[in-house]
Amino acid sequence: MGSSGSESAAGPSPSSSSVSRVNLPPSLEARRIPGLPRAAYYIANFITEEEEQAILHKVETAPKARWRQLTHRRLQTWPSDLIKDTLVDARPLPDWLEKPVVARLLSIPVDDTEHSNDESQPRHIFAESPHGRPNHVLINEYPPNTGIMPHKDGLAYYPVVCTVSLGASLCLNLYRSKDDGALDPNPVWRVLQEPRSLLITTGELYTDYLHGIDPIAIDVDLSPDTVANWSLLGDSSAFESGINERKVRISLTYRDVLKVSKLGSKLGPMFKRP
Ligand SMILES: O=C(O)CCC(=O)C(=O)O
Ligand SMILES: [Fe+2]
Repeated sequence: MGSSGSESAAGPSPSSSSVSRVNLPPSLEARRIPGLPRAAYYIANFITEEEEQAILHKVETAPKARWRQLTHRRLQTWPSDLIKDTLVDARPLPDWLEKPVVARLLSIPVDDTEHSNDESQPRHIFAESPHGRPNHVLINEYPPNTGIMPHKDGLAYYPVVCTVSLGASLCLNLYRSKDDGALDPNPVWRVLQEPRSLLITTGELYTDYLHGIDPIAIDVDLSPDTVANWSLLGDSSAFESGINERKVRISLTYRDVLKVSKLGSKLGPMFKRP
């Protein structure tokens, strides 16, 4: 089988059959989503149920001022919003966003074959980004019937997006721009994101394609032919009926903001969010 590096959860009863485990691949390449432009990776069970619950608890108990309410959706930014594409609050991410996600993410080489005869360490997905790691997390909450309009993520970030999903599953749509720049309204691909999964998109998918989430109550017509990452799902049997009934899904989007203000670390607490 193509997987190794399993760790068991630090759960209280390891003998219980319901203990959730992470299942890390030897490389991202082993979890590359087939048929998509280079490159996108999907890792099911990237975090355990215990870790998922701990992060959800932190999201839910964050100070009220952390939430920004949009028309249909609310979000948090850590350590802060961007101002003119710049991260002005350069505090490190809090521990609960850092561990286990960032440490685990940086432990996985992009490709473990390339460096096998070489002294150098195999390189992770942020090895060439300005800060060598994600420095920003956007937390989005999607109750049923909410989504996000097709968009590109723009020039503020290094073109690698790592999304951890919590709570429930939904489909991310990928769209092509037409030659005249207009959006082709029919998605070219769909990626089904299960709770506790990690989705990484890079390259052309960042620069040339748009992504969005339909504001619907049920994802329909799910099958190996219509879901690009079907073969990589943790539990495809849950979608055998072809539908996914939406529940509240929280996503953590990890990125490296290119510009960080030197002033930021000197700002007094009154300029910072709690
Ligand atoms: O929640 C997601 O999976 C997507 C979020 C997104 O596209 C964004 O915040 O730019
Ligand atoms: Fe986005």
